[in-house]
Amino acid sequence: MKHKGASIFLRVFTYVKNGKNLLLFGLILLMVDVAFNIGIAKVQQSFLDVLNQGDFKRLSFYLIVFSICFLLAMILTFVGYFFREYSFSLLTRNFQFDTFSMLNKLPYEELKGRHSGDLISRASYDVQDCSRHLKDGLFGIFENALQFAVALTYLCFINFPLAVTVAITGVLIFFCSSIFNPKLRKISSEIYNKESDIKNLIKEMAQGISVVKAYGLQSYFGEKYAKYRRDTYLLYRKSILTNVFMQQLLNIMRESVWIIGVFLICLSAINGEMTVGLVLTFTLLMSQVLWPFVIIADRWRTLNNSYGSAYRALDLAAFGQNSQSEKIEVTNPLLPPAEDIAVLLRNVSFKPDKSVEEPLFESFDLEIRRGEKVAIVGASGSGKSSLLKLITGLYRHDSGLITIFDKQVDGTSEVKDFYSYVPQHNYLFTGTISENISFGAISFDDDHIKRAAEAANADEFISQLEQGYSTPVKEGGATLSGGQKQRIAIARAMLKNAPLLILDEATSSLDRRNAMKIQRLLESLPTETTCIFVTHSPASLSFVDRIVILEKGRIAASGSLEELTQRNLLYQELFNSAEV
Ligand SMILES: Nc1ncnc2c1ncn2[C@@H]1O[C@H](COP(=O)(O)OP(=O)(O)OP(=O)(O)O)[C@@H](O)[C@H]1O
Repeated sequence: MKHKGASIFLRVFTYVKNGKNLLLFGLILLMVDVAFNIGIAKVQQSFLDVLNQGDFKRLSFYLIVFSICFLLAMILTFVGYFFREYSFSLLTRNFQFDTFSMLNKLPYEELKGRHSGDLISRASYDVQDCSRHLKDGLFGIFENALQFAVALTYLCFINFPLAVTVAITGVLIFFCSSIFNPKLRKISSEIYNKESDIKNLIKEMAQGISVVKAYGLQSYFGEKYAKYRRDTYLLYRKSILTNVFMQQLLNIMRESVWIIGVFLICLSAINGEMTVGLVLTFTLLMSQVLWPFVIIADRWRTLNNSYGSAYRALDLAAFGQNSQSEKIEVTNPLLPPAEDIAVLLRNVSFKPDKSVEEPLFESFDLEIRRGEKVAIVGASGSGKSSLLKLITGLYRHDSGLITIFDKQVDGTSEVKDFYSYVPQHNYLFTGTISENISFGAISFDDDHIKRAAEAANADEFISQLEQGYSTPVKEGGATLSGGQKQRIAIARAMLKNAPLLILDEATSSLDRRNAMKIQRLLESLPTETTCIFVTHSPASLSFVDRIVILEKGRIAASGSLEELTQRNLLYQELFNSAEV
């Protein structure tokens, strides 16, 4: 996290971007509010003094002038209010967009490393909360600081020593109120983190609901929820107590100073140094010198309360920026890959868990020719899925070189157009089946979608659905079976029709009949299509050009089905991996 203290708020203000002129005008127009408040004191003084002199003509004149000023002030106040609100709605929108795009840009492994509930709350609730508090804080502080300055100047003309005494007391009030700010900031951060833990818990429970029900985990989650809520409640109580205590302390100080001030003014009026109108004006202005300190202290407290949300939201943005700037170290600059190479990994090192000493891959080399069909086999945990994620750029390798059709996979270059990828765990998005198949494809029509579904053996079950390809898909594809989801994911890859097809256990959820159909699909792939797939099934190896056996992140053996069978390696490997 780069931003600390007040710089956090300054960073958030930069999101006002194209609304900064509006914000500036809005702030300038706050002067009208201030002038209006001060003007009221002046009006009362003039009325009382004119009343004492019994001058009816001047009274009527003042009434007309003040009415016009009042109307003008109302219009300008309205315009200023609109400018301020609108500029802040722009700030919130820009902040939300930026946070969302940061979220979108986070590398896969870092997204995976964070809890989705936490990410959601940072990108939505925290941003909203932070902007709202900043708005109240900024305008409150600006308006009241202005009011203080003008009221104090006016007061100085009436009674300088008394005005200075009141101002010094106001400053004291503000500093007394600041004593608790560090504590409030800390509580605020803790509250936001706890609220995020609660959201994570609810999300986790909803996602794993079948396990929760089957294993009777309701009480486990219930107790955990109760604990989090209890902790949060204690934090809220601490925050409320501190806030209330602060508020009361400020009120007592303000009222005491006001009473003493009024007493001193009355003394000076008794001594004949002030008119009745001036006494009234002074007491009104005295409030306007003291009140701003109370309100500024209050708004400052609001800002401190929002510190937690600002910190969390910006942390996400900064996190994304840091990740983008990290460069992959390419050790041993290499000869350019040969033209017929589809995928190349040279001297690649990768540690999926940075806190673990041992890398998963170290000085790893692999070359796959254009059009080659390669199966990756190996025991569970040997690194098969990680290897595919490195090739697709989902995992960023720590060093070495990875290329797809001569394009370097470095987390920044656009290599995704070259491959279609069916991950081990597929995800379907809310939308129709048709949309889920066509995500990622560039040009297609309904006919293309149907043909892709036919190839993936999905057309049969889709056509039997009441709404066919227009059937809505629930979150995560909840209403479809594992095998149906898998076939839709394969259809998605088929429609994209990229020169490199990457499948990670793409038939693991399918019954034998459907698995055989996918097998035939792979067998009939055009010769120019390169295919890499992870499998635990011996039956799916019959058509491949090469089998690569992985063992703890290194290639234990590589060769054709015949070669490996003759060396008795393959049988052992598949037997072992099937057993695990
Ligand atoms: N994001 C990650 N964070 C930490 N460790 C990881 C991560 N991804 C993979 N690993 C570790 O890397 C190793 C290889 O995992 P990988 O998923 O590649 O194995 P696999 O061969 O595909 O296994 P399976 O056949 O069970 O799917 C495992 O020990 C796993 O714990």
